This record gives sequence, structure tokens and C-alpha cells, in this order.
Amino acid sequence: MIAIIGAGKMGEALLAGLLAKGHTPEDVLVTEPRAEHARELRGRYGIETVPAQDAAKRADTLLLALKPQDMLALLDDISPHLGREHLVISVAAGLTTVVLESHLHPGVPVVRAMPNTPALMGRGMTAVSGGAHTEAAHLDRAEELLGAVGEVLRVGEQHMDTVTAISGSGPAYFYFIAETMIEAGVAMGMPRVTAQQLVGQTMTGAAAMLDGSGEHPVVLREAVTSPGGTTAAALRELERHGVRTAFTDAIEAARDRSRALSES
Ligand SMILES: NC(=O)C1=CN([C@@H]2O[C@H](COP(=O)(O)OP(=O)(O)OC[C@H]3O[C@@H](n4cnc5c(N)ncnc54)[C@H](OP(=O)(O)O)[C@@H]3O)[C@@H](O)[C@H]2O)C=CC1
Ligand SMILES: O=C(O)[C@@H]1CCC=N1
Repeated sequence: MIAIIGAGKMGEALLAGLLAKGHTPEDVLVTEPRAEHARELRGRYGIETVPAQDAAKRADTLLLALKPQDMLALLDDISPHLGREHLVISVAAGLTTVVLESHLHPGVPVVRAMPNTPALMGRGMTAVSGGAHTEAAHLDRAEELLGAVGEVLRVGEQHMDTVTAISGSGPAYFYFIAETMIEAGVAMGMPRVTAQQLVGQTMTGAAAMLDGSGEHPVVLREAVTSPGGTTAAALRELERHGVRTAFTDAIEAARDRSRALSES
């Protein structure tokens, strides 16, 4: 039995993804404190919602998707019900396995995972790393579970803050670019619906090229950039405005925020 504790944006994406990939509603318990949201989740997915302590008593695998700021109090609440036979998977940004383990009885296996919201469409990217009491079977179990909603990569925990900054937050960077392109089209007088269609299909097509061609992005970009043409003019402006540096700084800021979350 799997318990998802915290069914907000990420928890619900994982819930929907797991159910879409063959887990039955009877396999999954959900803890969600707001009664109205819990009712919506029961109606939408046919799952049972239960208090966190009941979820800990009944499930063997706990998928914790609360905000980092709420996580440690939750662990203190459910810790009396958790032992070595459980597997705790936290998707919280920043919280290290050392911090998570310090709120659990010694020996409870903990996996730190960083998924992203495309899990909702079965196209997620999740990185996982194990803690002090995690054996290969625990990582296999985490990989099997999260593999139902996309790809899974095992990384050393020293890379998890960078993972968070790149693939955890990454979808937001794409939406930011999409939003900017749509607004540029609208500012030039194009109907919004047309701009949205152009941008949506361009992003999907570009992603498919990246995925399917096996080429480095530089090669794909050069193929679009005709000598003396429109793309070269656009890229020159992006470089003039320091967009490459801005992106690098943004990803570093996300990584630093992830690091800081363990210390707050
Ligand atoms: N959003 C994303 O793209 C990603 C998020 N994450 C991680 O996922 C976690 C959740 O983020 P996100 O989904 O964006 O945030 P949300 O605020 O959308 O979700 C948090 C959920 O936890 C619930 N909650 C709060 N306290 C408790 C409690 N004591 N017991 C059970 N549930 C509780 C909240 O309920 P209520 O609203 O009623 O307070 C809410 O539904 C974070 O740790 C984040 O770092 C990781 C990867 C990607
Ligand atoms: O913004 C956040 O903190 C979370 C972690 C990665 C994506 N969303």
C-alpha cells in the first residue's frame, strides 16, 4: 500500500500519474488536510483519504509531498508508526536524507527524490538518492514507483540541489519562455489563440527533435540559423541582453535556495 501525504501540485501529479499507469485506487491512500480538497480528490480519483498517522500505520511506502517547511513536523507526527519495514520517499526540495532521518527512528529507510510536474502526463523526470539505511531494494522500489510516471535517474545526493534547479524547477523555465513568446506575438498584433498554437507546437516539436535526433542542442540550433537570416538576428539580441548569463544565474539561485531549505 502506498500513501501520498500532501496532495498539492506535485503530490496530485504523482497520484494521477500512478493511477494512469495501472496502480488501482485501492492501492493508494492520500492525506490532505483541507476537507474540501480531500473531497475533490476522492471524487476525482476514487481513492481513500485518511489522517497522516493512519496512512503511516496502513502503508508500507510513504510518498511525502508536503512543502519543505511542513515536512519535519509531519515526520515527528508519524514517526512513532514507522520502522525498518517502511520506505519513506520525500520529494521535498532541499531536505537532505540526514535531516529527514534525524526526525525518524534509527534504521528507517529514506529516499530523497526530485520529480517534476510532467509526471502528470507520464513524462516526468525524477532523480533519486538513498540515505544511510537505504539498501538496493529500497532504491529499486522507489525507481519502480516513480518510473510509472516517467524516467528515473539515480544520482549521488551531492547532486540533488542541482537536479532540483535543473529538472525539478525546469518546466517553469520552459513555460516562462512560452509565455514570453506568446506575449511577443500578441504585442505584434497576432490573435492570442494563434500565438498559443504556434508556440505550443513549436515547443513540442523542438522537444521531440531534442529527444529523438540524438543531436546536441547546439547542432539543432545551428540548423535553424540561416546565414544572414532571422534567427541569427534574434540570437544576437538574446546574447546582447545577457540571456545566457541570466539563465545560468537563475539556475544557480535555484540550487542555492534548495541548499538553504535544509538549513532553515
Ligand atoms: N511543484 C513542483 O513542480 C515540485 C514540487 N516538489 C516538492 O513537492 C512538495 C510540494 O510542493 P507543491 O506540490 O508545489 O506544493 P503545494 O503547496 O501545492 O502542496 C503541498 C500540499 O501539502 C499539503 N499539506 C500541508 N500540510 C500537510 C500535512 N500536515 N499533512 C498532509 N498534507 C499537508 C497542502 O495542503 P493545503 O493546501 O491544504 O495546505 C498541499 O496540498 C515540496 O516539498 C516541493 O519542494 C518537488 C518537485 C517539483
Ligand atoms: O519551486 C520549488 O521549490 C519546487 C521544487 C522544484 C520545483 N518546484
